[in-house]
Amino acid sequence: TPKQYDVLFRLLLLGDSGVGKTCMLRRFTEGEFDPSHISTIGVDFKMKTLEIDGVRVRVQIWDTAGQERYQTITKQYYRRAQGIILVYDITNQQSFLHISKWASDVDECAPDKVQRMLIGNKCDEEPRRQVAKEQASKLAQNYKMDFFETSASSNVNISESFTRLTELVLQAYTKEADNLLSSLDEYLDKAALGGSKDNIAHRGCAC
Ligand SMILES: Nc1nc2c(ncn2[C@@H]2O[C@H](COP(=O)(O)OP(=O)(O)OP(=O)(O)O)[C@@H](O)[C@H]2O)c(=O)[nH]1
Repeated sequence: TPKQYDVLFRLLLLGDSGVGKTCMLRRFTEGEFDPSHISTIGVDFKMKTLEIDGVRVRVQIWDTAGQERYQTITKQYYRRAQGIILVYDITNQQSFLHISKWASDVDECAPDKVQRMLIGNKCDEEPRRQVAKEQASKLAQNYKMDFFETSASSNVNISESFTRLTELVLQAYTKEADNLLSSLDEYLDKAALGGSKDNIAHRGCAC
């Protein structure tokens, strides 16, 4: 059977326990919201195929446990990720303060070129807000990350944010492929030049 997609990327969700990572992923891949909180154990993943600029991109999205005790396991998944979403809960100041810790774990364990994004989830809970949007937006700018406020329960910006990260990963990937191709071109040009000189010398010999 022909392949149903052109390229596969791995994305990773990180953030404190209870910020809503599993709910965001379910909303995005299944279009559903289940308000119960069953803490993720270790890691879990779901898949979805998106079409971006005519490219069929299959994303494998890894949902990690926010609880401290799983971090030795979850850190093993960072280095295979092309995109990482750092999630906090807008009603929980602590989860926002911890973003710097999650970001430094990413710096330590993920590939340098990984694309990162900041998300403040539960934006439907405006009356319980503890983190100002401007404050988070500033942090995202410092980290050179895109930023969204989302709601898994009200379905706000969920598809937009996952799609945006996938676009960023695809752009980085295309740029890298272009660079590789032009290096290869350069190499082949040099080889062809060298090759033709040899040929001339060779022909000279044969005559
Ligand atoms: N109001 C509101 N509640 C949400 C939203 N997303 C998730 N929740 C609630 O937050 C709780 C935790 O959600 P989870 O998705 O299980 O959290 P998690 O980040 O995956 O947690 P761990 O697996 O422990 O790391 C659940 O009880 C959800 O009902 C949202 O957008 N709005």
